[in-house]
Amino acid sequence: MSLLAEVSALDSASSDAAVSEKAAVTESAPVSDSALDTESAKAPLVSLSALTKSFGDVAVLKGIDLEVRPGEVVSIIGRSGSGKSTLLRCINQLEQHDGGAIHVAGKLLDGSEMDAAALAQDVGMVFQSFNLFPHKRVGENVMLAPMLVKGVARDIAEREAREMLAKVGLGEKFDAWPSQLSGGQQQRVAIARALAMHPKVLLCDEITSALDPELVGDVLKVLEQLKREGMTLILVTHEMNFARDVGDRVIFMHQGRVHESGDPATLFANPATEELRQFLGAVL
Ligand SMILES: Nc1ncnc2c1ncn2[C@@H]1O[C@H](COP(=O)(O)OP(=O)(O)OP(=O)(O)O)[C@@H](O)[C@H]1O
Repeated sequence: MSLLAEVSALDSASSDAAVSEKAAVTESAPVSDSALDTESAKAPLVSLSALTKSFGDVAVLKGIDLEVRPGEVVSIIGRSGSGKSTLLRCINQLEQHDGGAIHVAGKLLDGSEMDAAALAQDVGMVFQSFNLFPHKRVGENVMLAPMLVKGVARDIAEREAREMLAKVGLGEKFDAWPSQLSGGQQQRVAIARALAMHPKVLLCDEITSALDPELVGDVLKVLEQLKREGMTLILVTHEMNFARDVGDRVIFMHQGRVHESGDPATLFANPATEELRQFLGAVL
């Protein structure tokens, strides 16, 4: 994979989807700006309907319906192999879905190259393994995608990288090498790198799983801060306390389906199915 393709896959940028959506609405009927803003705030940012995905003969996603609204924090939990990562990877098209529909920021993703370019402008992703470029300093890691993918000028990219690093508590690490940072710090750089593209939604795939326990808290604090700032987050997580205390909604996946979903307090206190009861019994 080329550096640019790699960066594009890892990061994201802003999009004109909302603008075109607004234009379409305005053409059909005169609507005030504030009414449009209210409408777009209510519209789902990510919408999946009857989503399916197989690897060979193995059906991994068996018809997923999910809507995530702007500012929502959705935690996806479930046993190993239930399809959680595949679901996230379909949303940012690292995996191509087989059936059903995915809309992000009002745009239907159909696997075309146009999609990939547009999607790279809306969706950021942070992975379990931080994937920083070891031969680039921390600041360069954060600046790279805005410059290569969006054509942002170096001085502006540097200013924004410094802002994003400060946001994740690493303002003083701009000139450090990734190898000089702890795992938790590297993961926070990976978050800063995704944020530098101003994504509309941030996907996080088990981003604390590779960390020593004492480093997990700082990464979760960054996520809590992003939630407070109104960022839309979809997280595959094994951090049940985070899912219960910080998330707005929990999705429990089982054998490729959304088996239960709901507000965290209810779902954790009163699981409706034996499968969720057993899962919680094993992880809590
Ligand atoms: N690229 C692939 N090729 C073949 N099979 C795959 C591929 N990616 C995932 N799978 C299979 O799909 C199933 C679901 O995998 P997935 O990683 O989505 O599960 P998960 O719920 O995220 O699991 P974990 O919690 O262990 O990460 C597993 O059986 C896995 O082996």
